[in-house]
Amino acid sequence: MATRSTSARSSTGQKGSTSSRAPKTTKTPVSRSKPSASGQEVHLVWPVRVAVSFWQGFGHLVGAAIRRMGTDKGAMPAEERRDGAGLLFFLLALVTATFEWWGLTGPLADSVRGIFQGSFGWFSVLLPPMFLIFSVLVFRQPSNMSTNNRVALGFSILTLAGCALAHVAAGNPNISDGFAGISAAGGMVGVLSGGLVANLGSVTSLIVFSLVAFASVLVLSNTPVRHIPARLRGIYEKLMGTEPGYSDGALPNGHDQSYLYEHAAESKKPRSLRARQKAAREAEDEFEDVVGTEAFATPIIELDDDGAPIPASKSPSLRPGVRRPTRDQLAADKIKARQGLPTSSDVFDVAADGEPVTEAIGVIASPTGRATAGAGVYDFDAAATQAMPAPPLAPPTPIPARSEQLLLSGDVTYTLPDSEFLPAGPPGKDATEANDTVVAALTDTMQQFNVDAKVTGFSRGPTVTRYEIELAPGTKVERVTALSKNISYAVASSDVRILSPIPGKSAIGIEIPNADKEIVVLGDVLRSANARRTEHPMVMGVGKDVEGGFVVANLAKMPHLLVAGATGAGKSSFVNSMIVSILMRATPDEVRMVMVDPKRVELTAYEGVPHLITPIITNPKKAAEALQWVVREMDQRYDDLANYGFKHIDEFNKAVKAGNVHPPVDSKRVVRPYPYLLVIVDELADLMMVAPRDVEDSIVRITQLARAAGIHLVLATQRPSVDVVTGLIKANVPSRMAFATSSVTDSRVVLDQPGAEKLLGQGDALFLPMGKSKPVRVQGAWVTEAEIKAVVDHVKGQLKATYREDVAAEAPKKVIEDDIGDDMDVLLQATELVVTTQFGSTSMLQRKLRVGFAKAGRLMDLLESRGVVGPSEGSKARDVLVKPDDLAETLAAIRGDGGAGGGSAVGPSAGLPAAPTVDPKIAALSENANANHGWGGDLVADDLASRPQAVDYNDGADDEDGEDAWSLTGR
Ligand SMILES: Nc1ncnc2c1ncn2[C@@H]1O[C@H](COP(=O)(O)OP(=O)(O)OP(=O)(O)O)[C@@H](O)[C@H]1O
Repeated sequence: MATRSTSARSSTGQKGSTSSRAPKTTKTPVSRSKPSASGQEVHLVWPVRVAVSFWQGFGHLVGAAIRRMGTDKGAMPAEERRDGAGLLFFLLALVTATFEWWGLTGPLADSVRGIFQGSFGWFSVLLPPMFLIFSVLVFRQPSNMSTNNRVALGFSILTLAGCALAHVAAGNPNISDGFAGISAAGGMVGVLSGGLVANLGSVTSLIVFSLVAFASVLVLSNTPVRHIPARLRGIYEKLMGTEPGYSDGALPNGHDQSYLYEHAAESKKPRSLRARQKAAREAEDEFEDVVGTEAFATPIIELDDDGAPIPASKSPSLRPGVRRPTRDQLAADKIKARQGLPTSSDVFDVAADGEPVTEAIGVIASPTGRATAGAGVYDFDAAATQAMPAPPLAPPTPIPARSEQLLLSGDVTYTLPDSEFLPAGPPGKDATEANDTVVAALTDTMQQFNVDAKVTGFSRGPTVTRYEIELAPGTKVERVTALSKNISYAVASSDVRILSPIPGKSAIGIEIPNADKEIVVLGDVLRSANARRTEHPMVMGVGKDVEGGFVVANLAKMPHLLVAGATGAGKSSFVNSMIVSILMRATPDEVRMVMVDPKRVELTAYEGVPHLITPIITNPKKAAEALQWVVREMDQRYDDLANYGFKHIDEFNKAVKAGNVHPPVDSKRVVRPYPYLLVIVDELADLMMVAPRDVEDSIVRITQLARAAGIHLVLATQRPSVDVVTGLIKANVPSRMAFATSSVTDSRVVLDQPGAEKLLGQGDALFLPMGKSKPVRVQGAWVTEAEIKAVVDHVKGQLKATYREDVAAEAPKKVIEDDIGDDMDVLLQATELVVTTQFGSTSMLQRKLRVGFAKAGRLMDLLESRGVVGPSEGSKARDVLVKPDDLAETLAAIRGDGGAGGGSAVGPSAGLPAAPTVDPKIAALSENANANHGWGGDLVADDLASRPQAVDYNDGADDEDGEDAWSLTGR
């Protein structure tokens, strides 16, 4: 991750040179130890550098040995290691142990012992284990700053309290008692606590210091006070060998489900990497079991500081490593919200007049800056400059092999592509000279306009860097946001975006494009800790966020995604990353895909992969029909879910695998798990042009229901206008990936807010997953054509694609009921009337149903199209072809009760009236389908026969001229 802090501040003595020149000419004032090019400095510095190199080399040796002990953490990226610091603490542990424990004597040993004992008294005996523990932490998890800082703080408090207790217990000796007196008590640290003792008295101070020591234990064990009872109970249960169980379903003290998560996380506090992985897997299993019912479900996969998955209900942020709002911040937010002030989670933007507007997210172009008179200069103290927490980097270890054996139906053993097919990219940079230049420019700009603010640090993402600005007390946020245009000018970029404040932080964020962008390679994203945490086959690598954290999402939880952006913005690259992620992680038995590529060139690389259930569809008309097939597939899956009593396809599949799903005894069906079905449309606009209503109907139907059926849609378009992404489609596709759009209107269509129109293109995107109100800016993952080819070749080399021909086959034509519209009731009445009276007269319909001539004529034509009456014979009444005994069946057929979606062979539609004949073509296709991929239920001819008759709609409903609007086609 690329975060670092700076100590940049306004250099008051600088001339008011034009800020436009500042980035190019001003030397960065950021103090960074960097080798100088000047010969003089090199002469002075090289012995030190040799010593440093030696120290670090030795540190790496010790660190590698410690990391390798007991776990697989031997290899750690060089930029992540802090072995020099680790070695320091390791040697301190060694030295203190040598002198304190093993009583080494001699002049040097005595003086070192004197230092430690004089400082800490007898408490120095406890220093070796403390140093050792801390050095192990620094060696093994250098980037886990929160844990390391916590442990350092805990040991420091413990040392202070211990020395103070020793001092009080030894009768409060003072300096006049000499070295012997002090070293036998709490050393000089203990003496310093004497001031407190003088005021409190020995007993009170013993109590106070004991409480402080207890607090240090809480800090070390990361135990909030409210969790003490649970922790003690956990320890007790562990000691007594009883596990906490709530088998009766009752949770203690009326806790809800979240208690279990909390309790699991608390009582199973991970200790080693292996223990952490086990705890994480257990926690994940818990979440997997609540398929579809998880509160605040999100497709984002996040980990907590200890590497365990965070339940979505507890995950306020998208980025690993991002600080969550503290309780104080949340309380302050509540007050601010009541006062109508922006809260720490609000992101607001600067409008063209320089005033902040409360948009959820946005980008400024070049708003008018307003220079305002400066207040006094605020002296920032050193503590104000803090290093930002770094999200964990992906370890360069391969993607772990799947634990289960990947045996496909037909006893084919399948191996997923090796992670080497996706090589690692160059490590992300912490900071470059370009960043320093921008820091200098920002500092200059604020100084020129007398704004008391300081750049306290920045986090560098792959394409943009977010610079953090802290204000002096009394300085208005608007003073900085009003400078937006000047900032754009100073950094020579119009794509400057201001976040005020950065969610969760009391700081203003200024996002500025990097002059030196970095590519985010898909391999790194898929190897990141977030992606490795789950084996879910629908997980895809999205990219990297602005703070350098990897963004990974589960397509099954999105559950449908709209990808939009102008041409060249990066949609196709994103779709490629998505498909390759699936190919890397899922077998064809787990995920099947339907690819629609009207542009004909974008997805051809995947032709023939066994994950496809139909050849890549390039004809928009065929694509519209394929969507109708998806609707039928969804209906069939739903029938199975209903019949067997499952709510989600995952549960159904689990039960099938466990052998708990049995078809009726007289059925020949072999029940198999259903794969997830991912439908990818690479240009929605092309489909909407040929059959807008059909496509919209199918999409809406699929998106409303398909989640539980394991069917997921990804719709990409470069024309996110309202005629392509209609209101209905938008309402039903909850997750959005907006690449750079050509207008703010398009951005609003995709995200319901501005922002995408100011993205940089080429993979720069705003990702708004379901359930989140604010998009997160990501740089999309990139996968090269060579990588795609390697993965596709591997996949195709193992298994040939076997296509279901019924997908691309012409779908059964639209059933008449859909187009009868509001006339269904009156048509049913007309049918009843004609059949019971056996009199096919239009004027009788007019009289009895009180309708006009045109309507009665239309009803009669509909009856003819349904085979209820014969053709018109001039002024004579028509022949009635249906006998009164068959009335019920005929009414049901008109109503469409025959199971428009096509029930399964064991479905509830079994008892419905079947249409008289089956189209032999469709029957043949369905048998084919059966032979090829009869997943879940076999789609059999009987099943198709149970569908209503199919009719063709010739022209617009013409109820005025009485012309033939319908004709019966093959069944
Ligand atoms: N994630 C990325 N990282 C780096 N470069 C990218 C990324 N995504 C896209 N690009 C660059 O942008 C170019 C265009 O991307 P892409 O073809 O995906 O755009 P598109 O939105 O699909 O355009 P079109 O709609 O015209 O097909 C790519 O050739 C590549 O150079």
